[in-house]
Amino acid sequence: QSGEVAANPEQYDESYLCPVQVGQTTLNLDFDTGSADLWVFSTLTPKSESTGHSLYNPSTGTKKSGYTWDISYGDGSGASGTVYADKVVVGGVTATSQAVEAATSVSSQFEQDTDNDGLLGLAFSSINTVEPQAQKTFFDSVKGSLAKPLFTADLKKGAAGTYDFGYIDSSKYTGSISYVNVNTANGFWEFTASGYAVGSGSVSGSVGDAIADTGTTLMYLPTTVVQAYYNKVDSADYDSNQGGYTYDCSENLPNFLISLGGKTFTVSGTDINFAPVDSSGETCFGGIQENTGIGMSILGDIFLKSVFVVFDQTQSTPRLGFAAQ
Ligand SMILES: C[C@H](Cc1ccc(C(C)(C)C)cc1)[C@H](NN)c1nnnn1Cc1ccc2c(c1)OCO2
Repeated sequence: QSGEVAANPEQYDESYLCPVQVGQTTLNLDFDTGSADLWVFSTLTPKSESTGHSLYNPSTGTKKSGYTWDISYGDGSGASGTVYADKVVVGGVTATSQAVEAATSVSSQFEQDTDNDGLLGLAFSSINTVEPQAQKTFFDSVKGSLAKPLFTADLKKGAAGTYDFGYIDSSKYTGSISYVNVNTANGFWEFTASGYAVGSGSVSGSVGDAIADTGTTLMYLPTTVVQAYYNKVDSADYDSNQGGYTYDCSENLPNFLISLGGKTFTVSGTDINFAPVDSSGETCFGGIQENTGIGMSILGDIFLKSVFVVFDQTQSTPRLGFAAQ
């Protein structure tokens, strides 16, 4: 089987939500290549926490008695609950008995994002949080039945993009795809990014260890790289209240060039201009921030909306393919 699903941006492209049939209900889920749990708001979630969300009704599923899940994300949010097996359909691709993690508790960040009905993890199943036995991601559940064991991400700035499962649509990218091998030891689509440049010119230095993470809004890079970037933005400075680099919204940001698999990709300055920090619209928060405390770099949506990415398990070593959109 193969299929395509729309990835609809929330405000400021903070995240991208995709319609997914879970049991007999269609939910809007955040596809997250940086985590491995498929969890949903459900009729088991306290009403005080689930107002405004679409809810999975586990009555159509089979309860996995004694199975629980509890996930904490790097931004401090989290959720927990119980586990059911049920039908999940993404763009026509069907997992007949997918582990569906029904939330019985969610953090305030999830309560507040009422468009988000849960996450669909697309990292490696080794980091699924279900106890006593880790469960397969949707991709792992359907991988064997896909025309090709791969999926692609084609996210866009302020417009609907797509995730494709089982095939590469060559109309979605230009030029050739350059591949890098993935190190799955931490359960992420983790690889080594090479040189970078600010504005234009030839790349140098090394970004280093990074993950391709559709579930993270921004790009988190080494301090040295981020300082080199904002040195080229006159009005920029580090604002500890905002927790990152801010600048005058009126200032044009330089492009950011990064070399992956021997090919240089350009993230345009306009894509790096993330969002105003308040309603005055004077000061803006940058889409490139420091990876301090995270332990690796994260190429999140700010980067991913510039490229076409292949999450490829056609070979014994998984690999990532990057092409210009
Ligand atoms: C944050 C997302 C997971 C998420 C997505 C959406 C949401 C809301 C809907 C409530 C907005 C919360 C959470 C990310 N997914 N791989 C993730 N999950 N675990 N680590 N990361 C990446 C990371 C790690 C550290 C950091 C960070 C990011 O931002 C700031 O510091």
